[in-house]
Amino acid sequence: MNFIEIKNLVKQYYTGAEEVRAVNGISMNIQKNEFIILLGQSGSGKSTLLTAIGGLNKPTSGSVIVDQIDIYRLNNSRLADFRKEYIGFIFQNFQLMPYLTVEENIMMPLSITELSSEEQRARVDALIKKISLTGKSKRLIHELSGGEQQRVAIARALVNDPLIILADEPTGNLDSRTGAAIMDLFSELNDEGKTIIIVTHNKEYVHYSTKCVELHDGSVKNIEIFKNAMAPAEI
Ligand SMILES: Nc1ncnc2c1ncn2[C@@H]1O[C@H](COP(=O)(O)OP(=O)(O)OP(=O)(O)O)[C@@H](O)[C@H]1O
Repeated sequence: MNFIEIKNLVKQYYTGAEEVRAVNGISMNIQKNEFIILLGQSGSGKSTLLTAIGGLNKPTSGSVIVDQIDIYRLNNSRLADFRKEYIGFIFQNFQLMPYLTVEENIMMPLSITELSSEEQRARVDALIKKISLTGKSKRLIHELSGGEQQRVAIARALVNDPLIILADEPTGNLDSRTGAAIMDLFSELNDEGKTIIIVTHNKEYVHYSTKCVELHDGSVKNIEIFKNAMAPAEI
C-alpha cells in the first residue's frame, strides 16, 4: 500500500488578473522510508508541491492521501492535528526564534502536548545529542553558525517524532561542506525510518535519494531511481 498518494494535483494561484498554474496535474506515489529529492528550475512548482504534501497548501483540485487519510477533506483543526502528528517541516532560512535558546526552540512544538516535563526534557536532550550540540543547549540562536542553526531546525521538526520530514532548500544558505553534513543527517534519519522529501537546486545531492523527481512547469519531467527504500518503491 502506498504511504503517500498524490492524485492529479493542481494548484492555481491568482494574483490580480493573472493566473499561475504552479502545479499542473501531478500524480505520484511515495512509499514509507523513501528519500525523495525534488529538483527543477525556479518556478517549476517544487515548493508548492512540497507544502501541498505537508498539509500547508490546499490544492485547487486533486488530492493528497497520507497513510490513507485524504488530508484536504479534513477540517482545519483535524488538518492541524495531522500536521503535528505526521509532518516535520524545515525551511531554507531556518525560521527559528533568534532570542530563544537552542533547547527552547526545539521544545516549542511540544508546549501544547500532554507529555510530562520530564519526558519533554528527555526528548529534547536526546535530540540535542543527536544534532551534536551538547554543550550549546543554552546558547541563543543568533550565537550559532548557519549549519548549527539548521541542525536546531531539524531537531525542532523531529520533536514530535513525525513519520515524514519535508525540507525546502534546507542547504540553500549553507556552504557546501556544511550542506553535505546536513544531508548526512537527513540520510541518518532516513536510515532510522523517516520518509524524507527534500527540495533542492543541488544536483550533487541526488545520490542521497531513493528517487529524484524533476519538475518542469508544474509537471513531472523525469524520475530517476537511485536505490530501493526498505519497502519496494514505486512512483
Ligand atoms: N502564493 C503565491 N501566489 C502567487 N503565485 C505564486 C505563489 N507561490 C508561488 N507562486 C508561483 O507559482 C509558481 C511555482 O512556484 P514555486 O514556489 O512552487 O516554485 P519553485 O520550483 O519552488 O521555485 P523556487 O525554486 O524559486 O523556490 C511560480 O510561478 C510562482 O511565482
